[in-house]
Amino acid sequence: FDGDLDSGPSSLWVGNKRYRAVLTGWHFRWTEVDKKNRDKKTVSVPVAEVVGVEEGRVEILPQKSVEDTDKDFTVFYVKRSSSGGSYGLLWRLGRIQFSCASRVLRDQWTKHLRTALKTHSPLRPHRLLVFINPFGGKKKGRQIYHSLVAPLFELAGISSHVIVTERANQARDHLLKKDLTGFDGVVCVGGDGMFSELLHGLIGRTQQEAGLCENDPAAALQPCPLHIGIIPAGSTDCVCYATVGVIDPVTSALHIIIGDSQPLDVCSVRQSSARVRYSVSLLGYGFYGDVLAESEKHRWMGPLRYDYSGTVVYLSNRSYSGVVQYLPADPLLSSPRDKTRCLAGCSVCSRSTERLFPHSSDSGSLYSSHFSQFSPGSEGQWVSVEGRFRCISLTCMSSSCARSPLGLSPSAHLADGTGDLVLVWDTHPLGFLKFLHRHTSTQDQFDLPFVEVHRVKAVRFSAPSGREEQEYEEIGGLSGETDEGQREYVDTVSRNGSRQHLAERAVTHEQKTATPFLCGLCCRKSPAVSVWNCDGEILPFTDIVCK
Ligand SMILES: Nc1ncnc2c1ncn2[C@@H]1O[C@H](COP(=O)(O)OP(=O)(O)OP(=O)(O)O)[C@@H](O)[C@H]1O
Repeated sequence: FDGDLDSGPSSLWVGNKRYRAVLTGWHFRWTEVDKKNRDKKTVSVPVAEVVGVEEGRVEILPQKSVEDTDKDFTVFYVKRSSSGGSYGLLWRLGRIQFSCASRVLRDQWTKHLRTALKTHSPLRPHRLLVFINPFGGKKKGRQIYHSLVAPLFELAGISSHVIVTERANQARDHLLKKDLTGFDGVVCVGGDGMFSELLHGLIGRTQQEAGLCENDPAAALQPCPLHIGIIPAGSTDCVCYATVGVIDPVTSALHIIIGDSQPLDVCSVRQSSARVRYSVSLLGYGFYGDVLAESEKHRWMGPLRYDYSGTVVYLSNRSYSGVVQYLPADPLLSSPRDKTRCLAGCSVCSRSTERLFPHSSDSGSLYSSHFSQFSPGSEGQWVSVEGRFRCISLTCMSSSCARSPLGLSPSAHLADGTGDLVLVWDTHPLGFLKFLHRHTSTQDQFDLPFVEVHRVKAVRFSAPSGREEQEYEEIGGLSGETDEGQREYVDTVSRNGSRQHLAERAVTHEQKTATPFLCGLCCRKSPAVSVWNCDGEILPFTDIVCK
């Protein structure tokens, strides 16, 4: 097998070890052979995961170095690393330097590998528009991109146009207004807030080009032709964590390079007269809204601001009244308690796509069909609940992050057209602390008597009328529950199937006489309403409809 590459495997050397290398349609394999021509270890790399092929002896990270020799070539590929307990989710740049018997053979190898790459990886991007938020997370966005990501893009032959943002919403406005011709995708170097900017920009731009008004609730939105790549450089990076499984710029860059993609459910959030917003990770009211509002005052603290604000808001011991209505998803397909974990290639998501969008072959028609599901008359039975909540959250993905490895809803699906609605009823502060604490462990946060979780297709929320709130403000925001096991509201099922928590008012009297849990922060009057945290942005309205 020493001869011409076209006639089969050929001999290559790595140092003084001899290898038999072969390029079959989808794989590049090299097997070490001993002096008696017996096979030893084989390494097989899918062609789709070859990052680049270079003549000579080349090194890329941490710094580029090239030794331009005649008979050598270097192959860079995706190498799965199991360090850090991430079981292969962490990707590294693998590198192997081969020596050939002749320059002719070397040129054949590089030519064949490059051709195979083009043939077997048609979805790789060639030109990317990169937005760096220099102030996200620990303010290392620029450094992360230039030292870890740009060299990989260059190796993979990707040209990138880089914009370092100078203000919030610059990336969104650029995507809405500037010429995007020639770009195969956009890349966000930042956190979830930055991702949200790009998401809004791309969805808005696509509707503009299609002549649609995205604020029109009846509009069937068009799909975005460009993908969004995320290089994590924010504080929580939850969208990156939930989709890739690790927060690591090199892993994310490699996914972008090989053209990986993961569809995501996007939830539209609107108030009758206001501009539509989109959420993929957390739409939260009560605790989550209050923490965001508090943390915005302390941006200078960096990622620490969330710990600080979380503590302050927890100690202020607030709960809020409201009416939540939701449209349940089909319980036979999946459930938020079924202990599944959605990853790329998830069978529930692929089956949902087939079922929900039978005539679509791409994510394109997926989006418009999604909206047509909610046209009048096609809706199922809405369920209505009313009462006081510590928090209400809706998430279209697990929303896991380094702090909460399983996330807000561990079994939520990334792309099945549903979201998980978590209702945390008002409870004793220690009960709520237990709920919050369980997010940081593997304990089931839904296995608490004051917590409900529902897989839903749509949600409506309205804050109560002013009178009830006045009553509440006089009380000073004390919890109506004496024990986490003893709920003081009653669930009834009305004829149309909607549940109402009717005994809410009965609690009021006891609230008036209850002893405060802590003095100071928690004895302060609660505000009448909280705010909605929509993927890290405060919504300027309280009553919302989400689909
Ligand atoms: N140059 C800039 N100056 C000020 N704000 C910016 C700039 N560029 C982007 N932003 C805004 O900063 C906000 C936060 O950015 P980002 O999400 O990158 O970091 P983070 O908040 O630290 O991380 P995370 O959202 O993951 O918690 C975003 O909403 C974005 O709109």
